[in-house]
Amino acid sequence: MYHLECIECHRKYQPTDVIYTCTCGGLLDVVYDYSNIHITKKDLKGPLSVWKYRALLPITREPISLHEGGTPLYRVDRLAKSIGMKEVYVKHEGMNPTGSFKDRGMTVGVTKALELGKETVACASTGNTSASLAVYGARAGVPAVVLLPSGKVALGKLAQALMHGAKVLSIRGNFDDALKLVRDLCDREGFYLLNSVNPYRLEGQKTIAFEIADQLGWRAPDRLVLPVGNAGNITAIYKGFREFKRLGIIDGVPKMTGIQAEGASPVVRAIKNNAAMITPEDKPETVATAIRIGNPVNAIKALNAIRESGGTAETVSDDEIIRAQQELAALEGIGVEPASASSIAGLRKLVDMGVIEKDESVVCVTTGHLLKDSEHVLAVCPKPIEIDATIEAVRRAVYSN
Ligand SMILES: Cc1ncc(COP(=O)(O)O)c(C=O)c1O
Ligand SMILES: N[C@@H](CCOP(=O)(O)O)C(=O)O
Repeated sequence: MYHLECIECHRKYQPTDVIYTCTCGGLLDVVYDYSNIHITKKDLKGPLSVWKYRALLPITREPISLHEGGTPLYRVDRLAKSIGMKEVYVKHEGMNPTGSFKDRGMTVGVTKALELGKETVACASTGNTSASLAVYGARAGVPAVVLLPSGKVALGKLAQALMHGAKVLSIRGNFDDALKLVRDLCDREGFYLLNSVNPYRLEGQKTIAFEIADQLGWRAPDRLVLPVGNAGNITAIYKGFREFKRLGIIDGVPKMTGIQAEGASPVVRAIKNNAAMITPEDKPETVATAIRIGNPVNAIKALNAIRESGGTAETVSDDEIIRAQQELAALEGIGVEPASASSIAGLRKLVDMGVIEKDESVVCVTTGHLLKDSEHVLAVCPKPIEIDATIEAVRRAVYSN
């Protein structure tokens, strides 16, 4: 059994309540009766997937699923060497059904919408959340409404939302404006809100932690490095590691290390200034459109995760993001979108600064697939070389510098 609980005033809500935040304004958490959950490593044999960890998910009905989760954990020795480290892994969440980690949250969130009898689902999005909601809405046979910041969504993500039949609304404003608007829309129209302020979304995403522990032979890495935008994923993954520790499945929890773009870094500034809360940014800007967010809704949970775990937060420049994206693609064959590459750029920067020790074991989470944002790829890569259809021309081109 489980209930919802406010992280500020600890007021409790029932699973049948349709509520996203507490009446006091605080964020909600899903809290289980852990004394009644008895899972061991032995029970967790078998292929990876979100629903393998069903005993720790707040769902009773048959899930709406497209085989989400079970993403690869790659050991990246060439990249590690170039950074000066020994043990680095990449958990590639771009290998989910719609190409991002959001699917883990949506399989749980859309299933919860059906349990609660909701007939329309909605979100604001920088792109990936809307792609995932459109797909899972279609799978469930439930209409989806998505609000996007006009002109700031990568084409691959927009294409997914359109093709899977969502009502796509392009807002003259940024993501933070769109989120405010969709929260109001959901309150007025009874649509089910599936941004990460919805605590059930985060329950699905915490399975990233379960899989990493599973793939490392039931241990946590010393450190987890990941991009931070609306700050749900860092919160969810931290919760997953803590739950496995509490159940005796792993011994420790990694240092949670959040990376933001220089132009959209409220969480990093709060960590560096030792502030209790973030100061929102009015005009966030970065090439990594997925994390172009100035007022992350889960900021307080993310600050707790970073501080409690002994982690840290750092910014990276757009140039550092692009270099890391190219390096991961060329050195290791792993194609990720710019926001995801910020985890690699952040790792390099924190090692150079001496904040991360060279002998730590580190998992970088790459959150979305390269093909999500192919306009960006074409803008930063050399153009194809056009030549005549002759072997001489081919040879000249192959051997030219
Ligand atoms: C590809 C990608 N990476 C990172 C993030 C940031 O995740 P979060 O909002 O959970 O911090 C997002 C969206 O928010 C995303 O789409
Ligand atoms: N990058 C996100 C922003 C919204 O985050 P959410 O986790 O609160 O839905 C996106 O893909 O839209």
